[in-house]
Amino acid sequence: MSPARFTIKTAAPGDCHLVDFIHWLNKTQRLQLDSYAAVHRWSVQNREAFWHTCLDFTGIETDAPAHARTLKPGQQIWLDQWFPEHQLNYAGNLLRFRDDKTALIFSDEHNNRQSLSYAELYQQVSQLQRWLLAQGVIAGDRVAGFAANRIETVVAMLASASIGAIWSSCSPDFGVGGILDRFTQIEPTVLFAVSSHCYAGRINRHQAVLEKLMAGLPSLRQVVLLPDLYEAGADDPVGHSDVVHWRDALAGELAAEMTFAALPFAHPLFIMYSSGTTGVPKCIVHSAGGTLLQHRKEHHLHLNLQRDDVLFYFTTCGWMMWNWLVSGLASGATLVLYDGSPFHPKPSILFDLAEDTGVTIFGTSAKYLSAAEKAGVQPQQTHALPHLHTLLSTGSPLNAEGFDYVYQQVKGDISLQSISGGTDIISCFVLGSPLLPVYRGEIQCAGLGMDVKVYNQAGKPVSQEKGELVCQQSFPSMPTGFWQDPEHEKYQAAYFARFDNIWTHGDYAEQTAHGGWIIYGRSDTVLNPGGVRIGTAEIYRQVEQLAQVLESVAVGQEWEGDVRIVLFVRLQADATLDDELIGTIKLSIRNGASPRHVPAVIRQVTDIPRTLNGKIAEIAVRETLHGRPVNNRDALANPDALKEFEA
Ligand SMILES: CC(=O)CC(=O)O
Repeated sequence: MSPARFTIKTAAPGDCHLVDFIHWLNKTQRLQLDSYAAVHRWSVQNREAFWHTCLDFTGIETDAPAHARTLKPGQQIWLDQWFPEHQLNYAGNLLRFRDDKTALIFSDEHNNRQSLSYAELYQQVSQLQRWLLAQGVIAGDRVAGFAANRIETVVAMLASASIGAIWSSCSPDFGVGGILDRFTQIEPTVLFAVSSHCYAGRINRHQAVLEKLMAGLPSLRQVVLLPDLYEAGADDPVGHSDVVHWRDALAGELAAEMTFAALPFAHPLFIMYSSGTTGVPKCIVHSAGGTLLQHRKEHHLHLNLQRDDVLFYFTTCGWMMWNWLVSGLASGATLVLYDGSPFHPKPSILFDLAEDTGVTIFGTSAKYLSAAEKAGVQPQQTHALPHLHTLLSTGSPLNAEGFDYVYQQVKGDISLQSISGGTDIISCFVLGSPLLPVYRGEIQCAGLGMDVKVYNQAGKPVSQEKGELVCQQSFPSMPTGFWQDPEHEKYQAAYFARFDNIWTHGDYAEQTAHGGWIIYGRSDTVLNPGGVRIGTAEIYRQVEQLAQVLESVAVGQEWEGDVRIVLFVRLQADATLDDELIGTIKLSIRNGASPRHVPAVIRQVTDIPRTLNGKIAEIAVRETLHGRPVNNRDALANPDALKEFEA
């Protein structure tokens, strides 16, 4: 077992934005902050001063009258208005750098490599902006992407944002039903689309999907087809007069200087979607100012992102980590985009890419790390990653053994930042800090300005005790609302139903003795056998240590007036769930967690249902097990996997 506390490379003096920020605060605000805990405390107790200084310190360009207010409080925290008199443009802030440094590198399973400098990126955005304006796109229009994680998608999003149009994207692995569930609600006028896409060596052609999208979205005026990477010459599948090719949309003359629409801080920038596993996905609207400020805070102060960093995040553009990644342009860093399976054509493909492109910050999911470990990926021995200094993990809780894997098999002297928040806030509640040590299994800290606590069942803040993760005060990247929810009814029901005027995030969590954080799973899937509350991640942590188990899902089944834990496991190809393995699983849960955690029933399945963003669909399994309908199968990447659970 690894030590509880890892030694990490800390930023050299003068090289750490957070240290500079603290010095600057101490000087300008006459403070004596001397630790992360102190600056966090100050930031939530003085949140107007904090967010204002954060806006200035991170170099966000805005227009505002002298003495403009930072916060106009509302009756309820979701009605608070941040920076009500400030105007800005998200794209303008991301395109501050216009030099020859590489802005974007793209790669895929075939090692198709493309790159764009900051100057070229600015040019392409400018050309596409002119085309969008020529189509009559105006601020507030919705522009959608059925798009891969490619350079063109970033250009399309920035060009839309430069006008004030609202960007919303789904990745090409979403089924037609799932995409229409999302896009019919927001009525886009322009769609950027890929006509083919490659995943795990398979090329999927999307003509039929595109036909259905065009038929199902009468609001569309134009569809722009991205260049076809996989079947050259076959990129005109639809044959409609309102379908144009990327190259034609980009053919306009270059303007000397692009104009960025100056828009209110709260102007909508992105529409994101809830997973949709409990009904039609909710359309979550995020503001330009809130997103930008929160991402600048996380990148600049928490991640210490520098201009010479090469930032990679393994994501599709249907997940909020894509939006988070792209905001890294505001730091002038090089961003690496990858589209495809993380294990094809070989399990080490992502680390090959990291080695080739000199990645300094490698972002991924806990699920990827666990699968990479099982697949025998050991970059420490096989790859030269001299520049890699940080690894980020999110998507589900990274357990203590995941920390061991990173420090033992990936790189021994990096900063491992487990981060957590989500689509709802397009950012993090808890994440990393360059000033704090990394404790095995723990997220380092709560974000600056984020008044995060754990509440017990009675709604009282607790420490070193499991409970609901909440945020007691508003912050700029709260959604401005849900689309078509003018009275905020759905919005309130989603986050404010549990505790009055307090954001309840739906995570079952604990604040540790070190001031760190552990997430035990989603609170709506907490298991409750005999009245004892157990987070599903507590069980996964034990089970997934076993070499035979690839992944698992645990649910609570109503049984004889109580609840019993039922565990489903997906095993390695050469393993079967015999009595011996059942015994081993039970023993490891009993020893590693407690007798209370031991499942009453363990079953083998061949597949486990996942949401489109790759998260295990625990609620869908639970509902199926009880013979109740699963509301929205289109929200699942592999709905057929539920059949086995019906049986
Ligand atoms: C930052 C996150 O929390 C991302 C996610 O898990 O959706």
